Amino acid sequence: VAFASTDCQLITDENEAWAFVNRVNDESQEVYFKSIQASWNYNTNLTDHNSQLSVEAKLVEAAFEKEVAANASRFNWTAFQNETLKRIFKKASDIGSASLPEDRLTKLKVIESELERLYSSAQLCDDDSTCNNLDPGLTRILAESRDYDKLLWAWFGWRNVSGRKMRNLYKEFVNISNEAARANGYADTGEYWRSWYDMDNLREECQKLYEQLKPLYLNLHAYVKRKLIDKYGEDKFPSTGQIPAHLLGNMWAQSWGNLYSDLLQPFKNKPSVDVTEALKEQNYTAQKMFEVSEEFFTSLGLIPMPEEFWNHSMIVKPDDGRDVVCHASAWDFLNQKDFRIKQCTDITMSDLITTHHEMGHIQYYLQYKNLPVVFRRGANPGFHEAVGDVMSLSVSTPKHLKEIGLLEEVVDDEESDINFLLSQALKKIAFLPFGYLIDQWRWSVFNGETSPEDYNKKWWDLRCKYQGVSPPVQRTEDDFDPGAKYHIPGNTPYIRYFISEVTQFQFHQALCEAANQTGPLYKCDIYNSNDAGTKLGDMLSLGSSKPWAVAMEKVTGNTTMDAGAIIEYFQPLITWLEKQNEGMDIQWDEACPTDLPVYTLPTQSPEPETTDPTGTGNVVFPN
Ligand SMILES: CC(=O)N[C@@H](CC(=O)O)C(=O)NC[C@H](CC1(C(=O)N[C@@H](Cc2ccc(O)cc2)C(=O)O)CCCC1)C(=O)O
Ligand SMILES: [Zn+2]
Repeated sequence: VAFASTDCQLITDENEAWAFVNRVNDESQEVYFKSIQASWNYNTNLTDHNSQLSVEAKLVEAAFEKEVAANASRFNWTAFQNETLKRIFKKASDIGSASLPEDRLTKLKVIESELERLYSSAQLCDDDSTCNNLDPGLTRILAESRDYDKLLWAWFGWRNVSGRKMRNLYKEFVNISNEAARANGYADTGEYWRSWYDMDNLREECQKLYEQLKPLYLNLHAYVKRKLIDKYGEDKFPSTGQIPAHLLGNMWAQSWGNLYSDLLQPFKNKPSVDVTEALKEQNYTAQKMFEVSEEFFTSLGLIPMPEEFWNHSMIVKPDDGRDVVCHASAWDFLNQKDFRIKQCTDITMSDLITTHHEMGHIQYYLQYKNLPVVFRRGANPGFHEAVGDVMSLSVSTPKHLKEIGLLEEVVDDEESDINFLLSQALKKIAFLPFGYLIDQWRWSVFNGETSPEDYNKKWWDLRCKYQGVSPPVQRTEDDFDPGAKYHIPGNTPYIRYFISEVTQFQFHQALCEAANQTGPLYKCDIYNSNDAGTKLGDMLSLGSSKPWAVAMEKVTGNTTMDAGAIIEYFQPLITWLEKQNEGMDIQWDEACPTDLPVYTLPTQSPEPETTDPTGTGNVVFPN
């Protein structure tokens, strides 16, 4: 009887397989630690030298992963009985760009390093003396200025100095990234990224969730557009019905919370829920914000930040002239000891929320740090993004902000509830179409539907259609507006944030139940609830060792993503907005406006407003 030649050479002994797995696990901790440390050093000091060291360390990491995958293929692991052992082998065999030949991998890593540096060191200078990075200068202008022309200068200028410089590099990046995906048996990089969700219908599931939430978004968009027309005048708005992208308080119009206090608060006579002023009045520091965040986690019985975290994190932008990646991030050094956050913290409510978001990543790392390295990831990437935001849903309640001394008084009536729900919707609902469209664009680029000649057209088609946001001035294929958003040059997948916006409300609902919170969902604060903390911790400690449906079931009792919780949370606001918009057309054209003016960047930026918008003097517009 002729055996299938390969089978009889494959190792079938599962004990031998465990010995292999344990040895590799120990070795991998060393290799990953060195590579992550080199990447940390580059991100916190963007020099050629550090870039080279980081690329070299990534090549060593890739060679190691390639060797492990080759050795793993000597085992007949697909036929193993032990489910966990099989799952470990499956993950160890899926090695991404490490499967590329070294010269192609080197090119890929160098391009990624250059894209990251282009974005993080980009500066907009309005004359030879005054320059602004995105963080904090341009971010503050977009957040605080109410001058149409100054906003346009910052919006257009940022895209000139960032995305516009990346187009060719990105085109090359796409080709090499797809080579790697195909080497691993995927059609393209998009299919590889979607495989992390263990679902064959991820795109359909996301589309269904988006359709369910679209009515709420349309009502919010209509309300905000009316208020912006009051402020800037009807003539500034296209007849196609979109909102010009630079007027929404954020460089990408992805979060509209910065418009709340002066333009959007429904009931002015009720206390504000934006505690930025209180943070400044109370001389909050970044350190204090981090301690407040940690205290929320430990109040639930979750794990405190280790000594190394406090000693080695970078929580303020260095003032020694170094170029750093200011875009916030959390780091797991995979040595079961080093966990850090890198953040150029601004003393604002928005950054208090971001601090909780980053600390949510650290909590996940701490909870699964003793699992095999291949399991030290989220149950799916969306879960990793949800942890910190679930905490923020409790922290941002007026009741909690009062409890930690950031709000003087809490008025408990319907108008105050609407004020609060609208401020939440400006972050959570406004974000949905943006979170949905980024990877629609990227998937279409990876699978070839969108060619480089159409990069910018496809981007704005999606922005006009889903977000109801349009470019304030003409855009061409000399521009590369996707590159002006961190995650494109940073090569960080994005659908995870859309999934997180939906699932975090499912988790919030389940944890509120565990904490015996009986009132409406939007008033729930799980602070000090060990029961809620235990329920969450039991899920986090699974890492990616089980399919995400199993992890979700442990918290919510359900096994699917469901928009019911976010709709329940915002129900009172939905009713209120529908009344506000009664009888009005809340739709916009799918297509972008075509009659847009051509804009050239003035060397001198527009006249300053009466007050310095940044409040820091570092954005001085010469008279
Ligand atoms: C080494 C490494 O890369 N680590 C990963 C974590 C991991 O994978 O282990 C990581 O730190 N990624 C950085 C990224 C940063 C932020 C972000 O990019 N946010 C999105 C979308 C969004 C918007 C609103 C919101 O409430 C939550 C998210 C945006 O700003 O567009 C910026 C501020 C918030 C989160 C992050 O923390 O997710
Ligand atoms: Zn995150």
